[in-house]
Amino acid sequence: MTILDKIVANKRKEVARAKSRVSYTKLEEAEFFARQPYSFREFLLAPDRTGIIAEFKRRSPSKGIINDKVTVKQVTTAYADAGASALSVLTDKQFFMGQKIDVKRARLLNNIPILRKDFMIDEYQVIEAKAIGADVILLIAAILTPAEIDTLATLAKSIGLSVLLEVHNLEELERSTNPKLDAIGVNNRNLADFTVSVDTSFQLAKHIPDDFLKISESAISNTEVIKDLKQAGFSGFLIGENFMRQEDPGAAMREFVQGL
Ligand SMILES: O=C(O)c1ccccc1NCC(=O)[C@H](O)[C@H](O)COP(=O)(O)O
Repeated sequence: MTILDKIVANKRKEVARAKSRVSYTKLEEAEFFARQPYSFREFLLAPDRTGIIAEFKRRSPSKGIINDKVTVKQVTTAYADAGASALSVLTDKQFFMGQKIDVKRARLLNNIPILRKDFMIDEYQVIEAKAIGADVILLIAAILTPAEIDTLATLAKSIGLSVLLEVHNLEELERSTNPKLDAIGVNNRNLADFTVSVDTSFQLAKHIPDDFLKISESAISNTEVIKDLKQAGFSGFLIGENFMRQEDPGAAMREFVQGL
């Protein structure tokens, strides 16, 4: 069983538990559910921002604990002040030490889009994403069929959320591309063996149709690579560990963006 299989198996149980505790009606009554989400596209393309989607990530399966000493408030507000175009907040508890309340806290404190970073397999999670204050959901091609991607993207769009599809290779890209998506993210981390290579983004860039925002995800650790990714057509850069492994992730991002 791969780590992704384990994450998905656990997610199925987690979603079943959540459904038995909080009904769809209750989610739709949540205060954030009525808000108009921010547009991922608008913020990513805004000339006064950096294109960086800055991630709040305490732990990962590949690295173990990255930083469990900082708060959502301290990190996300500093990321936004440093010019983040969007925030990414992990909500998976078991493997990433994330929690749904992290998104709610970030929402109350920030006025930029928030990506609910989780392993979405069920429509319930899409409704939940809006209820906790997210603006964007992630769909991972490696764990979803094209029909599932269509169903989840259709629901997300119907409630005003933006959709980021994550792919790791050309086969996933070709089978999963769908006009309802807003953005296509190339994950530079191979989720089977955790090796990383930004070349994955450079190789797939030309195959992503221009109708979609192009995002490069994972293992981005210097500004030179961002300049090259921009040349290759990318407008978004998802960065987690490079900032989070520092004592003060917000200060790390502030220093990093000076090199852009
Ligand atoms: O980060 C992991 O180890 C990981 C393992 C299995 C599935 C997903 C994983 N990461 C999720 C991500 O996509 C990253 O958190 C995100 O792209 C940021 O990456 P990085 O800048 O390398 O922290």
